[in-house]
Amino acid sequence: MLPFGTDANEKHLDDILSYIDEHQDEFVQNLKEWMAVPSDSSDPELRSEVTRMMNITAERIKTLGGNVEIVDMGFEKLYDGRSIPFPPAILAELEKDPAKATVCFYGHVDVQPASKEDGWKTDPYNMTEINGNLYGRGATDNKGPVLAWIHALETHKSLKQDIPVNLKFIIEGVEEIGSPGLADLIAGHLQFFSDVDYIVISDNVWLSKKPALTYGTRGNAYFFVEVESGQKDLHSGTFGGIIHEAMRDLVYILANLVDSSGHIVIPGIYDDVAPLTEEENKLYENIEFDLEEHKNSSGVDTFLYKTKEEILQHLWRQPSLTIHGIEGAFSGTGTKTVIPSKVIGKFSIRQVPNMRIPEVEKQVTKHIEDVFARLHSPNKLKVYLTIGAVPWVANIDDLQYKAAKNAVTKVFGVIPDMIRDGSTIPLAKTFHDLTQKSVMMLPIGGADDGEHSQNEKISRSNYIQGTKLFASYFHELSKLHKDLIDAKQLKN
Ligand SMILES: NCC(=O)N[C@@H](Cc1c[nH]cn1)C(=O)O
Ligand SMILES: [Zn+2]
Ligand SMILES: [Zn+2]
Repeated sequence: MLPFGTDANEKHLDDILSYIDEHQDEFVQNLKEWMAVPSDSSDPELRSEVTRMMNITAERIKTLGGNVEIVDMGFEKLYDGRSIPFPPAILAELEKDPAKATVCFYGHVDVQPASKEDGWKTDPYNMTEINGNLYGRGATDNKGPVLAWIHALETHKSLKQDIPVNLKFIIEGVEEIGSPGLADLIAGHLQFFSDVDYIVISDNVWLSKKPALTYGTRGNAYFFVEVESGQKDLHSGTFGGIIHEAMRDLVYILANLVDSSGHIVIPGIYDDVAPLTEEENKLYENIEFDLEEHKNSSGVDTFLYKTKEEILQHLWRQPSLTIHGIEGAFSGTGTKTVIPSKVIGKFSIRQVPNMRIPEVEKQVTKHIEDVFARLHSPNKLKVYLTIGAVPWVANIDDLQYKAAKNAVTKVFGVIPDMIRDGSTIPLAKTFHDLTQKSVMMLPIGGADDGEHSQNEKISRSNYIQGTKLFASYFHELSKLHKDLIDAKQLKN
């Protein structure tokens, strides 16, 4: 093996990058096959598809020569009383050379729901390339990036080149429903993490056209609020006007959570939000963010805030409350004249440091009970927390951030922006807290990829350049890690 940092080693990396370019059609075809699996973790009817997707992923890692453990995750108890199996999780490892750095890659291969009726231009499960963009569910979140990691490794194998780092994988199939059971899996497998040096997640997007490294995410506290008036739905002509309608109660509650300026009206909810320091305030100045482009790609003309600083702060370091939907409500086409008997409102709060889930749960429950009490309604009210994912902020001085910066500079020719993300990686903080290892997010998705939205995509360019980025990251990291070990040895 050649020592890293030599010209010959640079030549090896250049060969790898060229190979990735030359094999890009194959890599796109592989993504098409993965995206054809409707691995929607939120739909109990599609649970077997998530399991199938986990098995496909495990096989792929096995063909890389990896040691793969498929971990049974038990059963999920649904709110209707049924139990269905959770998809298994994958723990895998590739290479085990004590002289090399060990990187653990975490990703997920489940997806958000998608159907053509929601307004997709193309079939969400039949990847379609239009103008250099690969459209379909899971393109960017998270099948594309997971495959890009695998392709970066496969390229080393195909060229019979030594992979400069040891690799571990933790891949799951329930991230989109808040990663239930995964924290316990990590806690029960601390031995697996004992020789890991760096944990990397590639499950978010850049903020602009400029590549970025992500060092923070918001958390998510997801609530169900259930109002029940009786056993069955009723005719609104025969009963309308003489009963306390569950839907009216629920709509009143939902209307009393957040005001029209985006301010959450739940008492105490902002109490624990970390104060903005002078140092943090300065960080926003240099971040590339085009407000008009952001509006264009979201399809929204007017945001709640006007400046870059306000927008980034409200995405990264302020909580937000979103009302997602109402289960049990009439939502079809037509004019059904029904009074729904039981409706479940769903909303979530993206929380930020230093908010705490138990406190948020108490504040939300008390507030909803107080609002409901104003109605003097005889209906039954239930409030429950279904996901409690915590926010995460990392130390950007960790060595792997430097390696990733170098890799971005090599592949994209620019120094990446250091950003946070308004969305949630339920396990990011868990990884850090339980393993005490450095955690970094290395995104390859574009700002306009439309995660969770209709017409989700990843551009061919980001997918292929992203694959090169991962390959370069292995090389940059191995150089810096080696320097670090040498420096430590010299000190002793
Ligand atoms: N790409 C990350 C992502 O989409 N994460 C989900 C995780 C989640 C949070 N609550 C339920 N799932 C997100 O919505 O942020
Ligand atoms: Zn994701
Ligand atoms: Zn997602």
